[in-house]
Amino acid sequence: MATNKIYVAIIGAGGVGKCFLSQLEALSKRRPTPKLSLCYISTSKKALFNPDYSIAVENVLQDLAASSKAPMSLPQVADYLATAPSKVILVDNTSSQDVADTYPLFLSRGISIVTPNKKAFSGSYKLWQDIFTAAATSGAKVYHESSVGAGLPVISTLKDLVDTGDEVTKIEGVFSGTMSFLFNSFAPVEGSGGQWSAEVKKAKELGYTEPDPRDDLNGLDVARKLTILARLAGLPVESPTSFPVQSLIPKELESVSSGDEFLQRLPEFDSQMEETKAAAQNKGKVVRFVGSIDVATKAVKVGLEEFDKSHPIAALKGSDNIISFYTKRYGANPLIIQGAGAGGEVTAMGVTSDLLKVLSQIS
Ligand SMILES: NC(=O)C1=CN([C@@H]2O[C@H](COP(=O)(O)OP(=O)(O)OC[C@H]3O[C@@H](n4cnc5c(N)ncnc54)[C@H](OP(=O)(O)O)[C@@H]3O)[C@@H](O)[C@H]2O)C=CC1
Ligand SMILES: N[C@@H](CC=O)C(=O)O
Ligand code: NA
Repeated sequence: MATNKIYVAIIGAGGVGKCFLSQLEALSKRRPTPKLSLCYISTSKKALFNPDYSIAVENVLQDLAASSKAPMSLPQVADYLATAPSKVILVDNTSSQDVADTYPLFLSRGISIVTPNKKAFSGSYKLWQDIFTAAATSGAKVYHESSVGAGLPVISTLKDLVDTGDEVTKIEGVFSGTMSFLFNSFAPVEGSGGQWSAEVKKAKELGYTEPDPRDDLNGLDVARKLTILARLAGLPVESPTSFPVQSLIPKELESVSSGDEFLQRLPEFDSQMEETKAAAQNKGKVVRFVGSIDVATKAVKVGLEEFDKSHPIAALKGSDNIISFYTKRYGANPLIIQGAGAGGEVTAMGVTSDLLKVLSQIS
């Protein structure tokens, strides 16, 4: 029997979460059936929920800011959602490891999940297995397209390649919107480019970075994405630190305690990145931050490489990602996906489209 109401619970209302909320509101107007009913929303400090599982989406951000309710603990959220009068989709718009670690509990209680959060799928291999075992057992769905390449169809494409029996041999490219933006503006193909530390601040202001930009600059964000893709391609990569990852954090700032202090002191070390840029320039090349997975040799790596100015990776613009899938069927000419790899709207688009996929399966 068709379900005429689906509950939506949201954890996280930052850059991506706010864009997701406005896309959800527009979606509910475009597609009145099944009725999407918001039943829980929280940040790390505040929450909105009611005994009747009903929250108005209009003005929800103002209502959340004015709320006197603290967030429930994650097991309490699971209890509350598992006893909702209809099926529930949980949207995790945080970058929280604690929320990610609770996915097996949510899924085992029949709560489907859509998320741009990389932490669950790039944490320990056991967490990865627990998530998909819990989903297979309960029938709840889990989608995370925006965990790689924001809304670009990277995960769905890789799954399609694998599910239709193609053999993926190599995946390579630019996997970070922040790193793409930084190198495209700091070391452009034409002109001299900006100051490294100033571009890092801009990337944060534009909403491209992780909540703490050091998680981008230390290479871990790209390592997380490659861990996810490698696992989907069939390699049981243990963790994002189990292969070589180059960090762009100056040694002297490695022990700085806060992201704010890090950003304040970064200009002191601009000369280090200038040297890296000049070394490439002297060879007529540009430097870019890339990653690759060689499936046959199981080699995964993340770091800086120099490219000829005519190379498609050198010519990227803005926060664009470019991801090339080499497969048996595609032969020498890879399947290539390119476009914005960060930003609230394009990331929320991936989350909203995942929500639609779950809806089509559970309603
Ligand atoms: N920005 C982008 O371009 C992209 C982002 N992503 C992913 O999307 C996710 C969100 O990113 P973004 O919106 O930029 O991040 P923000 O820092 O802007 O927002 C994070 C939100 O999550 C909330 N939050 C954090 N921890 C918890 C917690 N334990 N419980 C409840 N709420 C919590 C924060 O609340 P509070 O403010 O109270 O701390 C805030 O509302 C991340 O996982 C990121 O990796 C993926 C692709 C692209
Ligand atoms: N900080 C990330 C956001 C998307 O995953 C990036 O810059 O790519
Ligand atoms: Na994606």
